[in-house]
Amino acid sequence: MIKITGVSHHIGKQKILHDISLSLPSSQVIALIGPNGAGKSTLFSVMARLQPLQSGQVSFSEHDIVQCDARTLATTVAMLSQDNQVQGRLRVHELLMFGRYPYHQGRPTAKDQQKVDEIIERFELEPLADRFLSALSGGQRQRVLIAMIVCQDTPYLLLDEPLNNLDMYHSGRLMRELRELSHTQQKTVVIVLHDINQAAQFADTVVTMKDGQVMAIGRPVDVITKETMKDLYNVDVTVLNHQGRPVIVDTV
Ligand SMILES: Nc1ncnc2c1ncn2[C@@H]1O[C@H](COP(=O)(O)OP(=O)(O)OP(=O)(O)O)[C@@H](O)[C@H]1O
Repeated sequence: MIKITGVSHHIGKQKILHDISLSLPSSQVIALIGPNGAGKSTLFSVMARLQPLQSGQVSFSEHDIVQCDARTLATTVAMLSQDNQVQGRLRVHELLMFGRYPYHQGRPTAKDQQKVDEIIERFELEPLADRFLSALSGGQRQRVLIAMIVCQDTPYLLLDEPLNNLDMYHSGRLMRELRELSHTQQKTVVIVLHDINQAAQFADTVVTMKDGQVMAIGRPVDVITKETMKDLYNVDVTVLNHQGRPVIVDTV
């Protein structure tokens, strides 16, 4: 379980997060949705300790992020941020091995290689494995970055808009892989999504945020409603139902 208690965060004089408390269940895909500037990325970066925790508490299972040493944190939670700047003369398989760094500390073992090979296959990266990152398209680079995060093999994954640049095939494929990982390998995947229908289709739980506050948490069918979409995004939508899950259509 991820437990967030009373987390507030300021940048300069601006209050970005307002007293956030949340308990997120394990072994689920949890979609975090909300308008631009709601504080989703800030919450992630505080949770992953990329920004210092200013007040409150965050823990992943028994690990409190303030007390936890760096290596324990790196083998507990992996985060894909929105602004990854990985570039240069690094081949795809080398980047994936970099995801194993918390385990091998610079001396990869056969087990690390096995994990990299498994992830290359799982994410259909065989044709790209020997390519340089600088020679990849935007979507290909995004797929490789996600694969690197999954190579880290942590029980908790925080993915900030992983579907950026992905086409329809790769978006659906990734969401299915994340569901599979969460349900068969007990990973807890928290994922920021702007595509509400992807959240509706694939998430077990949806959390909504607005103005630095958590508004709601629950099953997609309970949270993704006409009223919620109006409140969050100020848009009028029609909500249909497909196999027990909501599908939203922007109403012209
Ligand atoms: N470095 C910074 N300095 C000042 N304000 C910042 C900084 N980073 C973020 N903010 C502000 O914090 C608020 C929350 O930003 P954040 O990136 O967490 O939102 P978000 O929900 O992830 O948005 P988006 O969907 O657009 O990615 C915004 O008002 C933003 O302008």
